[in-house]
Amino acid sequence: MTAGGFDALVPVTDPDALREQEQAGAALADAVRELLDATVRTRLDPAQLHAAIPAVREVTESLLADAADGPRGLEPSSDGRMRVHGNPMVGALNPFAPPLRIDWDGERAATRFTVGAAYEGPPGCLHGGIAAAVLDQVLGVIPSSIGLPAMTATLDLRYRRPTPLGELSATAWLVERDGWKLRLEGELTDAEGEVTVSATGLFVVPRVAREHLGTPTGDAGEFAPPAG
Ligand SMILES: CCCCCCCCCCCCCCCC(=O)SCCNC(=O)CCNC(=O)[C@H](O)C(C)(C)COP(=O)(O)OP(=O)(O)OC[C@H]1O[C@@H](n2cnc3c(N)ncnc32)[C@H](O)[C@@H]1OP(=O)(O)O
Repeated sequence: MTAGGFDALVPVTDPDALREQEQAGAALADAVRELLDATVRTRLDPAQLHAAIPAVREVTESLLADAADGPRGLEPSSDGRMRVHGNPMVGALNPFAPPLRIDWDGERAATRFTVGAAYEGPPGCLHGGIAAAVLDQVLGVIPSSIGLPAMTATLDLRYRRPTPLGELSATAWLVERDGWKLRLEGELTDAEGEVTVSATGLFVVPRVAREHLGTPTGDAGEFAPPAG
């Protein structure tokens, strides 16, 4: 968590340049995601694998020529978007992220996404921890979307049946609001429309964030939903 992040909006002085930068970063992440998938699936022999390493390391070195010292954190920007570059579920700059593109229609948060070999747990199926991360994220978008950015206090999951890799969808909805506490539910669904995992979560606006949000009316002032 970036202490003080909520009162330090990053001014957007050149939206076109920012968009170009973010699109290029996302395109790089797409390419590295393909590399991740190929790394898991390749059957090249040991000599061929060793031969590939210098080229990969060369690219890594070139990227580190100008890089942040650590995580990128949240960047609530003055154009009204919360940038979560490194988030492993939605981060546009994170090749490990599927990535999820989560839509909020005022009632439900929903996403359709595709997961391949890099997310495998049981043979041909999604790793249970990834299923949990997906649902955590989809539930977690709702508090931010209604102006109450909150953190997961509890997340209860019921794994109903194995989740096949491939095209999946997840949805979440608000069940109850009690001051700074939000109870949410959600589901992960396979390509056949079968619910494979269901979730119940309690999300709480942390004290550190409350002073920036005023009274818990749902009005988050300058803060907008995450890019999700
Ligand atoms: C700079 C700020 C960033 C803000 C955030 C932005 C996030 C924007 C990203 C959106 C997308 C995220 C999607 C992924 C979401 C994660 O993955 S979040 C990461 C995983 N979660 C964590 O690390 C949370 C760790 N725990 C904590 O930080 C704190 O314990 C909590 C849960 C935020 C609670 O905050 P707190 O300030 O300690 O709250 P506190 O006043 O003690 O309790 C408030 C109420 O909640 C209840 N409560 C608290 N914890 C629990 C619990 N575990 N069980 C039951 N009740 C509980 C209390 O009993 C109390 O109830 P009342 O007495 O009011 O009735």
